[in-house]
Amino acid sequence: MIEMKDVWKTYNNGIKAINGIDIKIGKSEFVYIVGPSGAGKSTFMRMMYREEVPTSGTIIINGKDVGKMKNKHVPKLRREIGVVFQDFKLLPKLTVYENVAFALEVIEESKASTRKRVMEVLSLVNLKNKARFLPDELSGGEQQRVSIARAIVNNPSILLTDEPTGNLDPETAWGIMDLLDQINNRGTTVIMATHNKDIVNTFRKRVIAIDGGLVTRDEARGEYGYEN
Ligand SMILES: Nc1ncnc2c1ncn2[C@@H]1O[C@H](COP(=O)(O)OP(=O)(O)OP(=O)(O)O)[C@@H](O)[C@H]1O
Repeated sequence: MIEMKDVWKTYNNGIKAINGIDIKIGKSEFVYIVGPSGAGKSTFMRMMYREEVPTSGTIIINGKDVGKMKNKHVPKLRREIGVVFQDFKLLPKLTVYENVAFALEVIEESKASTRKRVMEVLSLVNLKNKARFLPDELSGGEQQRVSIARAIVNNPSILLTDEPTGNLDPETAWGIMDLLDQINNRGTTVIMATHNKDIVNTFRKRVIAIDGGLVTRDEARGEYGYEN
């Protein structure tokens, strides 16, 4: 469902971030993206949801060439791909409920069905009782759970998470990992760029290592493989 063919990315400042990547990721896989800082992991992820466009090569997501896609088709692509960041990116003046509802792209859906879906995902992330809270009234782990709820509210087939545990203490990070695992078990493909060695070495999944803009390792049940 995700395929990169000979993908290269050079930024306008001349930095060669991705230097010829070929990769396939199947439906319902869980993949860690590991590698040193500046290796190209975020660039690799950003190209999947068309935040960046490859300089050359092809990226196919669910049968569509995202590099060549017209801008008017990008919103539809983004409904198929949920994204979670290290710094949560919640809207500070909206409640937990509103943050999630805001992302729900429903066409002619009734208020009742919006409410049902939002409460469903808040219940999945175990935050139903904090629906009326503002983001700054929540702990970091809770805020990350809201951002995961927001990312999955449209039922995307792919969830991209860029360092989702980067700002969290180790115990909270395990909770987030558990949640991502649950989401994956429901059939969503999860791609997680991470520097969290303990998580990668404990919850064994496919590991794709990126270094210098190239895939240097791709193992079915791999290890983190760096000293951190
Ligand atoms: N918007 C941008 N414009 C120019 N150069 C960029 C941009 N984003 C990233 N780069 C450069 O591209 C290279 C790869 O960066 P990228 O953020 O993809 O790495 P990363 O592996 O995600 O790093 P980290 O683990 O530190 O987040 C780096 O040299 C970085 O400076």
